[in-house]
Amino acid sequence: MAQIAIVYHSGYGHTEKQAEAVARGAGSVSGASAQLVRVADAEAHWDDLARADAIIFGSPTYMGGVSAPFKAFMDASSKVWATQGWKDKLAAGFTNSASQSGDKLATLQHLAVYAAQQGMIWVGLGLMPGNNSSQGSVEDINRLGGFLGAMAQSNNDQGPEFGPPPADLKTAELLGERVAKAAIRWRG
Ligand SMILES: Cc1cc2nc3c(=O)[nH]c(=O)nc-3n(C[C@H](O)[C@H](O)[C@H](O)COP(=O)(O)O)c2cc1C
Repeated sequence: MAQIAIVYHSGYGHTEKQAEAVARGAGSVSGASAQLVRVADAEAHWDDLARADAIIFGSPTYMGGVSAPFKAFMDASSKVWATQGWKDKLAAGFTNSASQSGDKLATLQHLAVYAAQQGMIWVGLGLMPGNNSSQGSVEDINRLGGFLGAMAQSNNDQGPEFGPPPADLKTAELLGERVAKAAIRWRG
């Protein structure tokens, strides 16, 4: 079985819904299993992360970048970096924020640079952008038009029961599915 770990932070539950969607997508692939790991619990899961074939990183966009708890996880993982313990694992990323853009790309770029520092191999979203023509709609897959990873948007006056919307959760699922399929191929 290809093991896919999803390491994420969520302050108010919106990014957690996105993380669950990523896990659903990864777990739906025959021959793959998905494990959700909150950054707050990372200390108990370093062995799981060492065993994983792929790690998908997720953070809300706070102040134009990853959240402080996610950054604390990144910094704590410098002990893994020192031995390049995650070298040649697959990596991917997702983020959620209130604004349509909200500078989510900066968060995904930070995650990709982090994965590169860890010697990992970045898997992009692999979906064409949606909602970018007269035929488009907010219900389109990848409606926010990211390539580097999965983006989601949640209104800042509504709880996670309202957002991210179904299109963004489906986009997250497809990221999980893509990484799981890639991990199976990568294991050979
Ligand atoms: C400290 C803080 C900073 C934020 N910065 C941004 C931002 O830069 N861009 C944005 O679009 N939304 C920003 N937001 C809104 C959150 O990204 C949004 O509410 C998101 O759904 C929160 O996800 P969570 O429930 O997983 O924590 C910020 C929220 C907080 C609390």
